[in-house]
Amino acid sequence: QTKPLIQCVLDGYNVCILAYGQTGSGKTYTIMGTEPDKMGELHAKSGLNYRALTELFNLSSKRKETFSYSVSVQMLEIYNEKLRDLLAPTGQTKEYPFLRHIFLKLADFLLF
Ligand SMILES: Nc1ncnc2c1ncn2[C@@H]1O[C@H](COP(=O)(O)OP(=O)(O)OP(=O)(O)O)[C@@H](O)[C@H]1O
Repeated sequence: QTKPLIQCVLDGYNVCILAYGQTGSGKTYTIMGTEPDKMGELHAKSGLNYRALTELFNLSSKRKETFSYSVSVQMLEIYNEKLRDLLAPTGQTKEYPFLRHIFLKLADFLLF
């Protein structure tokens, strides 16, 4: 279950949620959901990413008298062993040799 992991993040721990499986096994379905989300509203077909972010903001809002959190987002894609920044302005590509190395090591670890 993902929900307790969100509390761990806000308590200062590092968390990684990884969808892993063969093609067509439902990774995108699980992470992205199947219907568009509206700000602040979960529905039966919301994906794990939106559920996790909703919990993150709900919990940080509950703690706002005590803690101030800073949230940032990166979206990267690995395709054909190349790492791409999906939020970079169009036409601008960035190379992440260090991150690429980590991702490839992780892929090696998971596959063999
Ligand atoms: N639990 C589920 N219930 C109903 N349909 C599902 C479920 N999981 C996956 N599907 C359907 O199966 C198909 C493949 O799922 P999905 O695209 O999520 O796989 P994937 O693991 O992301 O594949 P790939 O690695 O090729 O990107 C989609 O049409 C998706 O809607």
